[in-house]
Amino acid sequence: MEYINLTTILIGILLAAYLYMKKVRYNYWKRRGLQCVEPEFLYGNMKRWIKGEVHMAEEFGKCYREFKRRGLKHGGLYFFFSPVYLPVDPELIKNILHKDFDHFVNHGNYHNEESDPLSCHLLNLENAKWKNLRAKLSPTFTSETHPDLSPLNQGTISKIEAQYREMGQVRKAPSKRQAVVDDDTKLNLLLALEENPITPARKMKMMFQTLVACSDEMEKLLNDQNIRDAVDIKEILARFTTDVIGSCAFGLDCDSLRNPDSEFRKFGKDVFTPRWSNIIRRFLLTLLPRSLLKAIGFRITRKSIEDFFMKVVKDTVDYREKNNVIRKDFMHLLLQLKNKGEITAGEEVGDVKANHESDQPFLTMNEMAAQCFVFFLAGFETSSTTMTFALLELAQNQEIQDKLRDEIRSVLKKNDNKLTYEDVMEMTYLDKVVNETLRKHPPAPATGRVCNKEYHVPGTDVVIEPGIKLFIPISSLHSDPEYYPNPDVFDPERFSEENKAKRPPCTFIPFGDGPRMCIGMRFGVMQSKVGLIKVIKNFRVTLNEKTITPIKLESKSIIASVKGDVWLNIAKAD
Ligand code: HEM
Repeated sequence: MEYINLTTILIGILLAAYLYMKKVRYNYWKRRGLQCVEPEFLYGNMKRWIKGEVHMAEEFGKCYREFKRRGLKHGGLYFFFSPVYLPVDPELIKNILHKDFDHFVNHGNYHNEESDPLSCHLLNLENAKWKNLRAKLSPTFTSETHPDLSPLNQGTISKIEAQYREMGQVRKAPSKRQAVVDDDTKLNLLLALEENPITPARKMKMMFQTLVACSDEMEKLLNDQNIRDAVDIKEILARFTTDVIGSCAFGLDCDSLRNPDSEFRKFGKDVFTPRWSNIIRRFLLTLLPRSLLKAIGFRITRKSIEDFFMKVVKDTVDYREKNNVIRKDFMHLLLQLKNKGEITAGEEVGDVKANHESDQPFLTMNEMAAQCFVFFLAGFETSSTTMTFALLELAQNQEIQDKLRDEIRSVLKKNDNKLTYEDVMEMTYLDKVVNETLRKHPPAPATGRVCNKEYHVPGTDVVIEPGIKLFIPISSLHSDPEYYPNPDVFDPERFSEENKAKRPPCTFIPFGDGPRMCIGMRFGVMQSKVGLIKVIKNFRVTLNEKTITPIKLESKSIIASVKGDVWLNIAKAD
């Protein structure tokens, strides 16, 4: 009798849960007057992704195309049981990322200071903690994206106004830096940055030689290859970017190009190996309240990975502080932040030892380790994926490859074949090739925001409640034929100045946009360019039959990377 009662109660609970999900959760958007693509029980709109059939981006893409077909500016979808808002119209996206940023400050990613210190990095931190850290780290990479608006000095304002006059316009220059960033005239931004001694260019130059040293190693490796054999270019590029990030972020010679079994490569592979546990983790993050997850010490970083990165950072910091070692890398800039609370202007690097009264560092060891970890996470796979796709496209578009090689060689010839920062900046066709690669194959096919303050979507009756997640559909915008006719064709000329000017803002956002956009953009682009220069300058690449085409994306990975190996024939170019 008792057994029957228990079974009845259990069935009752399951039925109630089912009805609640079906009638309440999956009706969330309908109740708010927003159209959606019909969800399926348990999966929401993510069935093919959960079953491992397609990459997550393909599921958003399906919804994006459906909303466009219905002539909508936005719509709703469901990630498992969670309602997600999907803006489609670039104007709406621009508002969310820029003008109305204070409603959407955070990415909405789980992190936990106590049980998972490496999760407390820039990508995951929220509100004031994010803002403070972004302000501290911004000069490490660039100085213009922080939302705190510092005033421009009078000299810069005069210069900008003089430029306006030259352009035949009578306009007042904006008084704040962010206003300058938002302005369409790139020139203004350059002028505004000139007043800051730590310009992005100077920071980038500081690490440029380290980057080139790693690329020389890759060149040697490719030269050593038996050229009749094909190379797995995806693996070689991953080893190259591991060495670059290892060197620039951790100050270590990882040597993974020469030693594929190096510890850094091993952990890099481990972090990005697609696993079902990632999908299960995401399911739990969607299902259970954050407070409960924090209370039970839920982690997203595996313990072995935490132990490795914590030790590497701690050992490096101890060594440098003890021996007053100065090296031109991110670690040194983080050390300056830790001990001085600021980054010293200019290329000279200064003393790294603590020189302030309080015992408390400006940046704790855990905070430092978490930032090094995110530079590693965000910095190596994104760039190696970009180069892999670029080489795949170049292998299939020989005229574009020839044109690029001509440009590289003619720029390098001027400087005795020695690659400088200025050379890279001079290669305008390379810039177009990289942009077209990032358009067609954005490594981050979507980025997220979570609503932190009720938002009335302009021009509609829809209200987004705090706590609701948003997907910014990067890859769907990039392959929308309205902005990019014949989107499957690889055509670098889409990025001529003339063609760029024809497209609405926020239709090319491989690095996101607004105050929360990628902080490592310049570094990522620079390392991708240097890697491509080294390959294309010397070698002709063609597709090897071992590469499975059409290319498929690794469904369980967050980064949109190629499934399986990418084999290319590499022959010496004439
Ligand atoms: C081709 C290379 C790269 C691509 C395509 C890329 C893309 C992105 C995207 C889409 C975002 C989210 C932006 C948003 O939500 O608006 C992001 C954030 C971020 N990226 Fe990158 N990234 C690249 C390289 C790098 C590198 C090299 C680093 C560091 C060395 C880096 C560090 C970060 C960090 C720390 C964030 C979080 C920023 C914040 O929340 O304030 N990324 N990246």
